[in-house]
Amino acid sequence: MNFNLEQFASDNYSGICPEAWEYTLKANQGSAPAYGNDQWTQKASDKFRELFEIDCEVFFVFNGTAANSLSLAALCQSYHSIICHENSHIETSECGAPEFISNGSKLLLAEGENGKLTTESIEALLLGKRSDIHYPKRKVISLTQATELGTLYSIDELAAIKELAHKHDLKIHMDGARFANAVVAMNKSPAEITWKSGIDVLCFCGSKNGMALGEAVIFFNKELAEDFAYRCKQAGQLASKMRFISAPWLGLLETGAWLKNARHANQCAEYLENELLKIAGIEIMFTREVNAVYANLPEKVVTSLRAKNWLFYSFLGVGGVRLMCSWNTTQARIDELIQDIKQAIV
Ligand SMILES: Cc1ncc(COP(=O)(O)O)c(C=O)c1O
Ligand SMILES: C[C@H](O)[C@H](N)C(=O)O
Repeated sequence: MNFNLEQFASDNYSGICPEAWEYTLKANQGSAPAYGNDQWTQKASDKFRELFEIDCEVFFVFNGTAANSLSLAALCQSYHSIICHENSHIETSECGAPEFISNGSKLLLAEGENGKLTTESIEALLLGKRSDIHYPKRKVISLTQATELGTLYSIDELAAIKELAHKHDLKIHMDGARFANAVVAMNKSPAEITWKSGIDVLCFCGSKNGMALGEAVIFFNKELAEDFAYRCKQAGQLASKMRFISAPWLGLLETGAWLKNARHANQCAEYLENELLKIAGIEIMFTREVNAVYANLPEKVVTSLRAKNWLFYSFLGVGGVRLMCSWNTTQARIDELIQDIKQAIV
């Protein structure tokens, strides 16, 4: 199998984009203070504060599971519960890390079409479960933007969830694994779809936006960030050579590549979706709004594609296959996939 060929399994498969690589090389000049005391980490943190138009607290960890788990643990105690969607990554794909890192906070799973929480599904968990001392007190709403199913919460939907959270004294965590894709698709400012919409903490993913690794945990409610650095250190998430996480982040932000990469991935997914829609017998499962296309492919097509070494996920619990585009997806590679699908479906 030629692993140099682009695949549609995940944006985690893609390499490092030029801008992230350029800034990594820039940072690799001589020595620098360790554990985040370097200039690159300061500059990147300041750049996030400029980008989000607020004096937020910024931390860098190695991956998204750590970002989600540690930030959720900062928002609640072990005797609290976290309302999330049943398809959320923190439920389906983090091996119990959120529950483990928080020493037992309970995930309460809500339904919702297109992978999105609704005020109704949240209230069902707020009012439909015991509210006395015998059940973990609801404390956090966790939502993913863009969602695991490639959909988006609108500004109005975020506002409704914000109102409900404030009514019930709940904090809001945002899993921003594909936050850049959401910003581009919504054409809203990062501030508008985070703290101005009531988000207390954002886990902003770099690894799906052109970096090798590295997530930014951004606390808009600074009080919740108290001692978070200790939590990171204790969890083995304090990078000694943090400049090699923060410098590529600075590269994405300073050059605008974070938007360029997300825009390209979204546009590729739009093209892929349009090409799939021309093929009889293929159903697009969810409204495509960012860089993922979920398609119901006939089993013979799936078998044929896998035999041709196409890689894609079909384990996300919603049926069908997920076709994920990335910063380096090419139209030519999409056309190759479409051609193989057309050959298999006849
Ligand atoms: C929605 C979502 N959240 C979080 C993550 C973080 O996962 P990881 O720990 O693999 O970086 C991912 C992974 O790709 C994801 O798709
Ligand atoms: C689902 C899988 O765990 C990974 N987060 C991805 O989106 O590829």
